[in-house]
Amino acid sequence: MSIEKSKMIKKRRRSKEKGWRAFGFWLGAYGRPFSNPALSPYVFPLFDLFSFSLFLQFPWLTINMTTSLQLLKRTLRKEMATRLKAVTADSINSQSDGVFKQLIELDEFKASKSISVYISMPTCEINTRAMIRYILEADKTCYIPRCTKNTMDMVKITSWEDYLSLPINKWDIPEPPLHQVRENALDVNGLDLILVPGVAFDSDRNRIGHGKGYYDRYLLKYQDWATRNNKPMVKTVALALQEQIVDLGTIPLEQTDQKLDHILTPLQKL
Ligand SMILES: Nc1nc2c(c(=O)[nH]1)N(C=O)[C@@H](CNc1ccc(C(=O)N[C@@H](CCC(=O)O)C(=O)O)cc1)CN2
Ligand SMILES: Nc1ncnc2c1ncn2[C@@H]1O[C@H](COP(=O)(O)OP(=O)(O)OP(=O)(O)O)[C@@H](O)[C@H]1O
Repeated sequence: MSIEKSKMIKKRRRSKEKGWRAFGFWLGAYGRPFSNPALSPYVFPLFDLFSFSLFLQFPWLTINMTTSLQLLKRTLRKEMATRLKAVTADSINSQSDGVFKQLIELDEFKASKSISVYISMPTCEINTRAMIRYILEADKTCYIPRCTKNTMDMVKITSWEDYLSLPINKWDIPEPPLHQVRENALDVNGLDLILVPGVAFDSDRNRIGHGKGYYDRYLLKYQDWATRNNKPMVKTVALALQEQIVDLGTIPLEQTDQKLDHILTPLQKL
């Protein structure tokens, strides 16, 4: 290829790139008023014009920012795993008792008829066994998470025997198999409250979980369902061991991360 021809191809490519960048710039100018970070995860989850325009103007910068955030999250998860390994079974049991006592006194809990509760793993989380029993025995409906590769639904359990019969999944969590027909909360009246698990939380009610994005995506799905069905947004209450509360600024935040309504620890309500 002649030098002239390759110069021309490069020039054309550059002007094409400029075109996209210019488009990104104008889109950014338009998108900025909608880019209140407090609103964007709720209002424009997948179509935040400002972020999209940044991506068009500075693709490598935004891709690098996303990967660095994910690396920071991974590092924090590892640090938390080390910290939480040191928490004894006795401490988890007594902290779980404390959180249970607080939960049943919480107005949002008392007022809730349909409650989703995670089934706890053997370590590193507030144990939810007593809560599940309480919900099943009270005049409330109990839903639990059921995951596919990328999605999660909240499905009903009907009794304590039903709970005890659940097989264990690859994360050591009891979970109904996908082929079992179960009532999905979003096929009936939705939920009043979700009890949320996690790896770490802060006093600004931010959360980091195990890195699959299940709860963030579920809350967006719920928001969409609530809007279409004219229902209020579900309340979220995370349950945390005291060791899971970290200083403000420690949790790396992505735009898709959803803030919680409350966090209960054995000592405080955040
Ligand atoms: N008890 C409980 N149930 C839950 C969740 C949870 O966090 N806790 N989930 C919340 O979404 C969903 C399941 N998601 C999970 C995703 C990953 C891992 C997990 O242990 N993953 C890695 C370790 C990740 C890490 O570094 O922390 C592994 O496979 O070893 C566990 C649960 C639904 N049910
Ligand atoms: N609504 C969403 N749409 C698209 N991607 C999402 C959404 N929510 C989260 N993600 C992506 O999923 C991945 C995991 O998210 P994140 O690290 O926040 O998970 P997590 O909250 O720790 O996990 P979990 O809820 O399963 O405990 C991230 O790459 C994130 O960008």
